[in-house]
Order: sequence, then structure tokens, then C-alpha cells
Amino acid sequence: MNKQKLVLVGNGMAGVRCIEEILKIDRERFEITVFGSEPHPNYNRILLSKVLQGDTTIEDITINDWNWYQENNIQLFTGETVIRIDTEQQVVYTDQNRQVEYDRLILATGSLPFILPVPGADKEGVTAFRDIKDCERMIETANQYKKASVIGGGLLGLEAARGLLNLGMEVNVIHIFDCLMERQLDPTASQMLRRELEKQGMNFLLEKQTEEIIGGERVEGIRFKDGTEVATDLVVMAVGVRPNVQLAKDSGISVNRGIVVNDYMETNTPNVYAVGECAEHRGIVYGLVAPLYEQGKALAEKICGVHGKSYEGTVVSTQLKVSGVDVFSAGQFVDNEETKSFKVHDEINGIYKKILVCDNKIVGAVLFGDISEGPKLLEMINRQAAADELNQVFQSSSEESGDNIAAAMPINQIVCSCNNVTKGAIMQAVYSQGFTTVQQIAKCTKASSSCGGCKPLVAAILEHARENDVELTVEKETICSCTTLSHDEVVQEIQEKRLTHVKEVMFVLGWKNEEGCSTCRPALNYYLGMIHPTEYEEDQDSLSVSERMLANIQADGTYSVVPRMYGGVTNAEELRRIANVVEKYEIPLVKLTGGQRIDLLGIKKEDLPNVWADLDMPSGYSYGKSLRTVKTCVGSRYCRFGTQDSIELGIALEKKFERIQTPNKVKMSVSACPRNCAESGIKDLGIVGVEHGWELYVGGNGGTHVQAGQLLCTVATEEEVMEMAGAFLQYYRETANYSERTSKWIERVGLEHVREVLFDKENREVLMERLEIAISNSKDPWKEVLGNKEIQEEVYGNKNDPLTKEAISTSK
Ligand SMILES: Cc1cc2nc3c(=O)[nH]c(=O)nc-3n(C[C@H](O)[C@H](O)[C@H](O)COP(=O)(O)OP(=O)(O)OC[C@H]3O[C@@H](n4cnc5c(N)ncnc54)[C@H](O)[C@@H]3O)c2cc1C
Ligand SMILES: NC(=O)c1ccc[n+]([C@@H]2O[C@H](COP(=O)([O-])OP(=O)(O)OC[C@H]3O[C@@H](n4cnc5c(N)ncnc54)[C@H](O)[C@@H]3O)[C@@H](O)[C@H]2O)c1
Ligand code: SF4
Ligand code: FES
Repeated sequence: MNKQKLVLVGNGMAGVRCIEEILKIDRERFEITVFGSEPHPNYNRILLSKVLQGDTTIEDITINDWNWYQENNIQLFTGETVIRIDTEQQVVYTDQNRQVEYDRLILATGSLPFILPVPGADKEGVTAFRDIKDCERMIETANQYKKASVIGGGLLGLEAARGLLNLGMEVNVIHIFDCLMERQLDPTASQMLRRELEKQGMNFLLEKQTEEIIGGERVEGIRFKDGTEVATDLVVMAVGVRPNVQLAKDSGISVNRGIVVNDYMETNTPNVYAVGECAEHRGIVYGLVAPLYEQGKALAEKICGVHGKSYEGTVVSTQLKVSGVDVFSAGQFVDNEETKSFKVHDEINGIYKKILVCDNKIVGAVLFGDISEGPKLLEMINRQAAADELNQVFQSSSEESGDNIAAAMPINQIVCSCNNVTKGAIMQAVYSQGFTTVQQIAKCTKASSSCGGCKPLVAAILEHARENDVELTVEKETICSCTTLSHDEVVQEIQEKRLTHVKEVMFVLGWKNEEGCSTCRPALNYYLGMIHPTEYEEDQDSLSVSERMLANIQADGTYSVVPRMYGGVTNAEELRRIANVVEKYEIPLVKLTGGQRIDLLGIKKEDLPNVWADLDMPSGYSYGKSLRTVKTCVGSRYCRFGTQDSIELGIALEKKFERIQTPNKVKMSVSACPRNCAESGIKDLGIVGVEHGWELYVGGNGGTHVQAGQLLCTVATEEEVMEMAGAFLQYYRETANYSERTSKWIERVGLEHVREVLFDKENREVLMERLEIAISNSKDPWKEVLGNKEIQEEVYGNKNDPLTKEAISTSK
């Protein structure tokens, strides 16, 4: 199967994030080539400000190192610029005389810093602040020279100025207006900011328009339109950026301010897409990573054929990365006739909060001095919350700080706006992975990995999750009222204290009810079997009637038997045996199940062992929490649409995983094409054949709570399906609560988290190793009974009938 060729032009933050998203969905779909004009692998441009300020180093801001490209089979050409696109032939040409064909092309060319077109702008000592090279140039200049001027009092200019101060230079900030950061702040906040920065040592030349950069070969000063001059050894231009669109324009792709894209990041040219600062969506060109990452996700889903969310635009928020200055701005901040504002101005403590309301809805906010309510306000602005909700913000904020803020925050509130990560996702990462550092959380969830502005909040949530017992108790679900311990805690205790029996667990862990109950006993039995697969013997008293009898008990006290038919395939020999059994034991009803099996209903308990013996087929586990069925479509063997052998794969899956115990029943299916005749979209693990391999959907459910499966990944070969399926099952076995179906488990832990675990090859290998141990210790339970006369008499003989009416009605 030929992979499609995907070419990315622009090795920056937006483009590479989009590639990461594509790899998450489908590692095998594309042969990927990336071109980047800069000589570096993808790095965190945002943190250049922090490099200049001396808080981190260039080595530490790499996001994807050289190995990452290799490991993901990405061909990377750095220091190489794409100079032409032939959109008819679908070929890109570079400045190194290379030409590469594409099936899909992503343009992520970012922005170019705007350089004021004034005389002298090309002199030595005049620089932009956009990339590593600019940053290094400024650091070198600071070693030799003293006086710096930054033109532009926006976010970039102020962060640059702070960096240059830290490097020991005297810094003038030259701004065209009388208010700094006029694109984000109202005049009051702007004034407060100016005063604070002056205290830090910055000098401001406001309402100054640059006319000329003066000097010889090297800059010596700046002359303004009002005739005044300032001496300087370095000029940093931070007067905004322009989308880098020349390549697209020259290639006939529709360009306005940016490259024009629709809600799927498609340009007007077939198979050409754009993301990031070069793209213009619904008339807006964004200059912050949060929207660019959202765009990347939407494009990845589109390009991989997943019916995901389209991109509909973003309300952005900004924070200035200058230590000691807390500024936050989001949405609309300029008053007009239709707006009203809610303001708090505490001049003593230097705190200012202004929230703008329009039509009784919260539409924007500016915070200075205390920005702790920023995430909450951004969430309110995004959903256009009613103005009344503001009371809650201010009442609670006056009492809250640090850990209290973390505790009071709703679970679904976004904490990291750059990466769209909620408090819930962070808490989950801490609970499920036992994380103790912000770095671990950043690696797993990406929270705090971009601008770093949310780091203190992430740290507070981490602290809160680890230390605050109150929330742990409130949020944790105990197994049942016999214990105060959660499922996870019990599993941990069993492992740590090496507990081996149900009674022992209850005794050692201080069960309130020493006999346990019908909820906790089966759970403990499952956990012990999962943790000690080689030595644990099932506690029969903890099993349901159907599990104990190895057949499903029916309303009238008879049983149903479903023999295993791998992949839903049978033959004349098996059918003859089934027919003989039906006649011999006068089985009143034979029914085909939704999982493509034959159900024999109305069998008397004492006939069960003889029925199994005569059938001579493996148990179909219709009574158990285990793999039930793998449903298959006819696939390429007979269907004219089938590109793959779904039957062969279905049978292989069922044979491999047929007897393992799972937290709840598991249903699988394999369809050989997207027509999906085996209903793979509503299975715990549903597999769909596509042109270049197999798509794996997880967490689907066609029962009480109908739930569509979500795409976990796409793989190329049957071997990879088996490996991914095994790792998925084992991770579900190890981390789901007993009785939790995969749909609920994924909802709880998050698909992203499951992907993080399963996409790591080492993780998959260790999960598979543990699963193999469980598989090798499993035996067919019907055969076990047939080989044990005592059990046959004890359990299936007439003498000691263990059943009561109550048992029938409570058995599931
Ligand atoms: C100092 C600084 C601080 C910032 N701070 C923040 C912040 O705190 N928060 C925030 O959200 N954002 C911040 N930003 C903005 C953020 O960095 C950008 O929004 C983001 O990097 C844009 O990503 P991009 O991939 O669209 O473009 P870029 O990161 O600019 O990447 C585009 C890449 O494409 C390459 N390229 C262009 N044309 C070609 C071609 N023809 N062939 C090959 N390669 C090509 C370029 O060389 C570049 O490497 C900051 C930016 C700077 C400079
Ligand atoms: N903390 C952050 O979020 C952060 C930090 C740095 C950069 N960035 C992003 O990087 C990009 C570039 O930042 P920026 O600050 O250069 O862009 P900007 O457009 O936000 O600000 C440019 C500033 O320069 C001023 N200006 C324009 N012409 C001028 C002139 N002739 N003389 C003096 N001042 C003049 C403008 O009034 C404006 O305030 C933006 O997209 C920004 O969002 C973000
Ligand atoms: S899913 Fe596709 S291959 Fe399978 S039976 Fe249906 S149409 Fe045929
Ligand atoms: S808010 Fe920027 S990294 Fe979290």
C-alpha cells in the first residue's frame, strides 16, 4: 500500500504541532517531508524572550529534537527554503535545487517581522526579534555595547527590553502612541504597566515616530519626526509582524492579508492547506500559539479523514512574560456606547481589574497586578457568560490564593490556554501517573510547555492534588460502602502489600463489613487475578451465578450456552453437532446473537457439562467479563468492496485474546472497508479496513449508553493491529475500575492519555509481556469442568443446588 506524500513548508511551532496531531491519529498514512529555512529543529519561539532574559538557554527550548524526526520517519531539510510550488503537477522546488512531489501540502510559513522602511534600517546593529539568530545577535551586542533602543511598545518590544536590561544595557523603548500595549490594554492598565517597567529601569520615549536610523556603517542613533534624536548602539524593531505569504501568492494560492483558508484550513487550491501565522481564517490572522494549535488539530483531523471538529476561530488571551509584572488581556477591552464595565482599581496594592459587558454578556477583560482570575474570565468570555456570574468571581477571589484557587476551580476549566488543558486533565495525570513535578505534567499533557504563563497554576493544582485529602475524598469513587478506598488505591495496596486472597485484602485494608458485599467481592477477585495471573485461584464465592455456572442464567432458572465461533464463522461439522445437541437435550430455543453467534437457550443446569462435551467447542464466555465476540464482515474473501481480509484478522484477534479476564465485557469487530458492515463504530475495539491499513476505534458502545468509538490510531499491518489491540486491552485491564466499560474508562482517563501510553513502543512491549503471561495461564473453563468429576457433581449435580430465586434475579 503506497503512502501518500505529505510536505510541510515551515518547520515552526504551528506546522510541526499539526504533524504531531497527524501522527497521533495515523502514523502510517503519510510519507512526511518537512522544509525549514532555519538551521534548527522545531523550537519554542515563545521562549526566546526567556532566553534573552537569561531564564533559559537556546539548548533548552527545542520542542522536537533531531531524533524525533528520525523516530517518526520524517525527512527533514533544514536551512532549505521552498521557493516555488507547481500546484498543477503538485511539486515543490527549493533553493537547493531539490524538487519534491506532494499529495498534500501544508503551508506553515509563519510571519516575517516588520522592519520600518526608514533610511538606515539596513545598518549594522539594527535587528528584528523573531528567531534564534536575532536572539544571539542581541546577546553578542550586549557584550560589547551599552545603549539599546527597542522600537515598539507591544508585547515583543517590552519582553525584548526586559531581556536587554538583564543583559546590562541601558534601554529606551520608543513607542508611537502614548499608551504601551495599546492592542491589549486600556489607558489605566497601560499607565500602571509603564510605571512598573520604569521602576525596573526601562526608559520610555512615547509618541515618537522614527524618521531615520543614523550613523556610519553601524547604527549610532535614531532621529524622530519631531526633530529629536537619541544615541544608541543597538536598534531592535518590534513593530509587529506580517504573514509570510509571498510563496503562496507567487503560486496562485488565494492570499488576502494571510493565506485564505476555510474552517478546515483548506486553501482555494486543491490539496494545499495552511496553518499558523501565515493563515487568514474568517478574516483573522492570529499571532499567538493557542489558536494555531487548534488550527493544527482541526487540519490533522481533516487530512486524516476523521470527522472531527472544524476550526471556528478563537478568543485569544495574552500575558506579558516579564517577571514582576502581571498583565492579562482577553477579548474586547475598549469601551464603547454598547458596553458597560465592572472595575476594581486598588491603587495602594497596584491592582486593576476591568471586565467588559455587552448585552449583559461578558465580552472581555483586562487585569493588572493580580491575574489569577484570568483563566476563569477567559472561560466566561468564551461562553459569553451572563454578567451576574461576575459576583462569584470577585467574591471568591478575595478569599482565594494559591492552593485555594486550585481547589475552587471547576474541573473543566482551562488552565493552560496555549494548549487547551483543563484542571481535570492535570488532576487525572497526577492521580493516574503519580506525577510529582510540573515537568512530568508538561510532558504528558503539554500544560505549561509553551509560554509557561500557567506554570504557577499547574504547580498549585499539582500541590493540591497531592496534598489536599479533602478533594481526593470528594472526587474519588470508593469501591462500595464497605471501604473508604478507591479502586486505584485498592489495586495499589494489593500490589504493595502483596495481598493474595479476597478475605486477606478485606482484613488487611480494614473493610467495614468483614464479609464484603456483592459489589466489592467480585472487584477484589478481578484485581487479584489481574495482579497475580500465575498463582491466583478464583474465589468462587465472589462470582456471580452465571460466572460460577459458566453459562448465563435465565429468568426461568435454566441456562443459555453460547459456544465460541471465531470471527462469527462456522461450518457444517459444527452446525451438525449443534443440531444434534439441540435435539438430544430438547433445547427449546436456538437464537442468533447480535455478535454473530448461536445461543442455545433453556438448558437445564444438570445438562450443561454434557452439552459442552457434545458440542466440543470452546466456551464463548457469554456469561463473563471477558472478550465476548469478534464480529466480522465478509471482507475481501467475498465482498467486492473489501480491500482486506477482515475474517482472518477477526479470527486471529479472537483466538489471541479469547480467555483473558477484563474489568467488564469487551466486544470487538472487524470491517474490511469504511462501509462498516460489522458495526465497528460501536465496539470496545472496532477495526475498519482502509486503503492503506486499518483504523482502530476504541470506547464504542451499542448498549444502554450508546457511544460512538473514537479513532485511536491507524496502522498498516495486521501485526500492528494485534500489538496495539493487546496493549490497549492490557492497559484497560490494569487501569479501569472493575465493571467500567471501555467507553466510561476512556471518558475518565481521556483518549489523549491512552494514546500517550500506547504510542510509546516500550510501553506497548511491557503491556504485551504482561498480557502474554495472563493469556498463557488461561484455560478453557468448560474443558476444566469436563476434566473434573467432583466439580461436575458438586456444582452441576442435583444434590446441592446453589440457586435461589434471589440469585437468579440478581445475577447479571
Ligand atoms: C520572542 C517571541 C515571543 C513570543 N511569545 C509568545 C507568547 O508568549 N505567547 C504566544 O502565544 N505566542 C508568542 N509568540 C508568537 C509565537 O511564537 C508564534 O505565534 C508562533 O511561533 C507562530 O508559529 P508558526 O509556525 O505559524 O510560525 P513560525 O514559528 O514563524 O514558523 C515558521 C517557520 O517557517 C519557516 N519558513 C518560512 N517560509 C519558508 C519556506 N518557504 N521554506 C521553508 N521554511 C520556511 C520559517 O523560517 C520559520 O521557521 C512569540 C513570538 C516571539 C518571536
Ligand atoms: N507574550 C506574548 O504573548 C507575546 C510576546 C511576544 C510576541 N508576541 C507575538 O509576536 C508578534 C509580534 O509582537 P509585536 O509586539 O512586535 O507585535 P504587535 O503588533 O502586537 O505590537 C507592535 C507594537 O509596535 C507599535 N508600533 C508600530 N509602529 C511603530 C513605530 N513606527 N514606532 C514605534 N512603535 C510602533 C504598535 O503600536 C504596537 O504596539 C505578535 O503576534 C505578538 O502577539 C506575543
Ligand atoms: S464492510 Fe465493506 S468489505 Fe465488509 S462486507 Fe461491508 S462493504 Fe464489504
Ligand atoms: S498558558 Fe501558555 S503554556 Fe500554559
